[in-house]
Amino acid sequence: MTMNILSIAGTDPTGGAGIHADIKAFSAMGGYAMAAITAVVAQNTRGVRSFVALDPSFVGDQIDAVFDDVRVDAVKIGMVANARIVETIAQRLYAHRAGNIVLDPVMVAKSGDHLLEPDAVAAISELLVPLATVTTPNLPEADVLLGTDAKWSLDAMRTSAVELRQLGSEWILLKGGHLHGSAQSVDLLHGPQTTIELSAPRIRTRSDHGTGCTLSAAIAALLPTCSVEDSARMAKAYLHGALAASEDLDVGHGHGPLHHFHQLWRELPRSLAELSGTGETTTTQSAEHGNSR
Ligand SMILES: Nc1ncnc2c1ncn2[C@@H]1O[C@H](COP(=O)(O)OP(=O)(O)O)[C@@H](O)[C@H]1O
Ligand SMILES: Cc1ncc(COP(=O)(O)O)c(N)n1
Repeated sequence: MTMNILSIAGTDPTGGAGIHADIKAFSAMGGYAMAAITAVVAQNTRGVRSFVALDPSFVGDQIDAVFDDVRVDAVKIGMVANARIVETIAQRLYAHRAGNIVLDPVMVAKSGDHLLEPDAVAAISELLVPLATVTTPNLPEADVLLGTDAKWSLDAMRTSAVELRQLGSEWILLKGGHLHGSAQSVDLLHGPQTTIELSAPRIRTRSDHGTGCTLSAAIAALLPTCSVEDSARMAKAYLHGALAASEDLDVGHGHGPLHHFHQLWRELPRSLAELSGTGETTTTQSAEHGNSR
């Protein structure tokens, strides 16, 4: 049976972050992707120009439209924009008895631009974190949620992960991507009686737009069929491959997107040739249009 995964998040017209990254990650993990939009964002790989938060009742209508018709196996929450949207999401997810909720408490984009109104932090902490199976803050978001100004280190991350879990999420995945000095990019998964270090070699690339979105979305897609530990491990391995292959894409001049389908595209010429009975071909979209500039 296929799993139906819902993203509740904002948009990125260049396709690297928000619902676009989520839909790609859900699909790459073998899930059926769905999305309810919270905010329409004018952004590209260089930064955020502006955003329009949708009317909270309309966000609620989208969520109801999905749950009233489709079995939802997991939910990923990303950019929520403001406190009223947070209240609506929490109320609707509670009413629909949603499970397997992954909360990425998106606050600031890679470019440094704000994606969340300040009054929404308390609402996220009080209303969404306690509903979450896994909450996935990066280090700046962890500081905001805890009201701290920690000097980041692996030791400080261990302490923060424990404190973050006290806010009510069943598991915390504290992401260490912002610990730039270290050779490994280490995330800490902290849950009932367990803390696991998820470590991967740090990749030198600017094409890291949407890493957090992709990781949390991949976890959500895996959660209905795997343990939290296995979901996090597999999602991290997938993210690492997508980040390593990101420079195969040629998208924008700032923080480029990840290559969500790097494995599939490698197989694509052969699969298409087999499907059409035309023999081996190299005329896939990537080969034809890949580096045309
Ligand atoms: N340069 C990198 N090399 C390898 N993994 C990275 C790198 N940057 C981030 N990651 C990983 O990407 C995921 C997202 O991390 P992070 O950048 O901290 O979050 P966010 O995108 O929310 O700011 C984490 O698993 C982190 O370890
Ligand atoms: C709609 C939306 N959601 C999330 C992010 C964060 O992604 P990143 O930190 O990689 O910029 C973003 N830029 N836009």
